[in-house]
Amino acid sequence: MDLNDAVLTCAVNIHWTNAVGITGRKLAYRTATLRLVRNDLREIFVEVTPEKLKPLKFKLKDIMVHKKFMAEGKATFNFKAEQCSLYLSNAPPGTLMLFLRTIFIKMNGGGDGALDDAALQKKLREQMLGSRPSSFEEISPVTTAEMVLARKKAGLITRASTTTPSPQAAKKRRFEELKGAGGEAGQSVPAAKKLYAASPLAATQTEDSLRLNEEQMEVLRACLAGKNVFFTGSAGTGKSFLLRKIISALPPEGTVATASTGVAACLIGGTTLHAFAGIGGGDATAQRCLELASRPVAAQTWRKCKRLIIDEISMVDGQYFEKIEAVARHIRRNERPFGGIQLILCGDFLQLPPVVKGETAVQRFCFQSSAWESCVQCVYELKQVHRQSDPEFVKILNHLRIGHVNETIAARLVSTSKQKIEGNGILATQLCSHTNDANSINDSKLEHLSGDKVLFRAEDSDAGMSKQLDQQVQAPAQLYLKINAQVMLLKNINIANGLVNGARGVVVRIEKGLPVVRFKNNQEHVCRHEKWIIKTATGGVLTRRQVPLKLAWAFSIHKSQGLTLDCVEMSLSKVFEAGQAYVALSRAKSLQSVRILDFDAKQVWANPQVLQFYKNFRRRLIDTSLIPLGPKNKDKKPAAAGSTSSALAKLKKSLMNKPLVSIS
Ligand SMILES: Nc1ncnc2c1ncn2[C@@H]1O[C@H](COP(=O)(O)OP(=O)(O)OP(=O)(O)O)[C@@H](O)[C@H]1O
Ligand SMILES: [Mg+2]
Repeated sequence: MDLNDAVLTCAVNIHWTNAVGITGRKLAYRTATLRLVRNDLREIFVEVTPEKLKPLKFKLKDIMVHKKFMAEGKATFNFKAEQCSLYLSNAPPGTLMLFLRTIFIKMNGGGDGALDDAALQKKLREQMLGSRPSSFEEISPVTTAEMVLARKKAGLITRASTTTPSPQAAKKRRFEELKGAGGEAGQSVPAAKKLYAASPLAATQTEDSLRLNEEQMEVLRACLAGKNVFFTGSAGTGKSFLLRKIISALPPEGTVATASTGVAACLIGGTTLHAFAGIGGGDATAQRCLELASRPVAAQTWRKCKRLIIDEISMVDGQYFEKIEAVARHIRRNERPFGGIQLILCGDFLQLPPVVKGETAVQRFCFQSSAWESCVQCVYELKQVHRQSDPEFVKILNHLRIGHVNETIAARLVSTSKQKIEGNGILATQLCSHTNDANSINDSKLEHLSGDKVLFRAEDSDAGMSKQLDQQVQAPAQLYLKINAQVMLLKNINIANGLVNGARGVVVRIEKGLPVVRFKNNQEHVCRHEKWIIKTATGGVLTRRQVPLKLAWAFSIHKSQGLTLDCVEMSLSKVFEAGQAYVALSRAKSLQSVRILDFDAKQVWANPQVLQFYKNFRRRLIDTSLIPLGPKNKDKKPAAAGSTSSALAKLKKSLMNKPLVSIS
């Protein structure tokens, strides 16, 4: 993110203690801005400016930083000399992480013009003689040299990249002791691995170190400006990745992250929209839905919500969307769209549609609901595909997305039917159109392997909530494995080494009670327990600890939406939804890692209503780029009139006449 790494806005409580540790003076601010500044002695201070009040400064020397709850937007600074503690809460987690990282780097990186002894003495003398008043300046951005030096001091450059700290060491590191710039830096070195992982120089590359591109930044800016946003884009354009960044840039209080399916909700660390909304499946009448949502817990959840995020919006039923919009207005006693909640919606309507229950039920997309137009203020389309890098495959996928298959495309896809995509004992994952088929394939393949089954049982934070965890977390409550079981990795362990969510492998042995997996890139990795955190509808947190693996002989296409998969084989003869074949194929990273057994152009189609929606959407995008779009944009006039407006009309017409993708 190119947001300022040395500025943070959050709630701040300040407590001073006396010599025997009893808390005396206390200050509490719901909103304050923290800034890193230096005085002319090059000492670093954190400056706390509460709203409409004068700033307070705290010298960053001999401090303890408690960052265990950083992901929840909380951190504590203990200033030993000043006998004072700063308690930060409701900080956007991503911004807090960058802020702490800047402090760690500035205090360990040594650079940024730290004064040598002679210069320091001179400055001190000048100050004592009163020849110059002390002044403060904002800290300069972190430099690469500082980052390298800080990482060296933290011992992260020489350490093996995939080692995981022992629980004892991790516990010790929840408190980082920092001696301060110009002081005894280096005596007590923080191993702030998580903080440094956010840097592009990190040895273990995690998603934190990947940067948003310009189109993604634009969406982030609109979300941070409080706009109601819908952003779309084809599969793999980084919609969910961007959502995770948006969530981490927003204050946790009042931010509710949801998705239409459990798997998608887990990918953004949220809950399902149904669990949040508190109106059951949404089949009840509008009146009954209002009653259901008025129950104390549900009503409280709606009242506390300030920002509602929904991923995989294409699978949210239009009538359901309309009902929850009415519920929000009713419960919050606010007639603005969604009762004044900021909406951040994301998805691709050309992927899977809402699941309809019963033969007579009519499929209605969200955009067909009356609530859509009144709620969506700004629209964006992400264009750059990140999942696939091969331009030929990206082009084919773009055609399939709109249901277009020409002879060249068909021939290319048919030609994959014989290609060998297996390697290193790793078989292709079969993508099935029906979930039951996928489950029975996995069960029977495991049974047919020789050797004993080993059970890996998940540890859930609340045994009574295991059902919700089962629905949302991909890691199963009970995972049975055998040697030679085909598995898929469920966490990003190290992106640079290919140990990413969706990577395919095979169990080669069980070592000290943990499965050792050989991945497609021939790397062996001991799969230690990982943690999944999901939010409950009421804002509570549920966790599951489990080895990050899942049987991967087969998967259903519906369960694969949102995922990136390595090495997939599919038979599309039984697909039953528009967009289903596109979803299946777009999970693959390359044409070389996919095998389509019986490709037929008839298996690919797009919903005509969705195509029309995208045509209108495109018109709106063009309008938005030509005219600044405010809420509903009714009273805004085009910036130019007369000849310019006819030029705009021409440009619009030419753009509108282009197909969604250029068909060659
Ligand atoms: N700016 C970026 N830089 C590098 N990698 C990126 C970037 N944005 C996304 N990615 C990577 O691209 C891949 C696909 O991203 P993601 O799953 O978010 O796409 P999506 O648009 O949500 O796809 P789908 O429609 O299938 O759900 C992920 O591996 C993600 O880490
Ligand atoms: Mg996604």
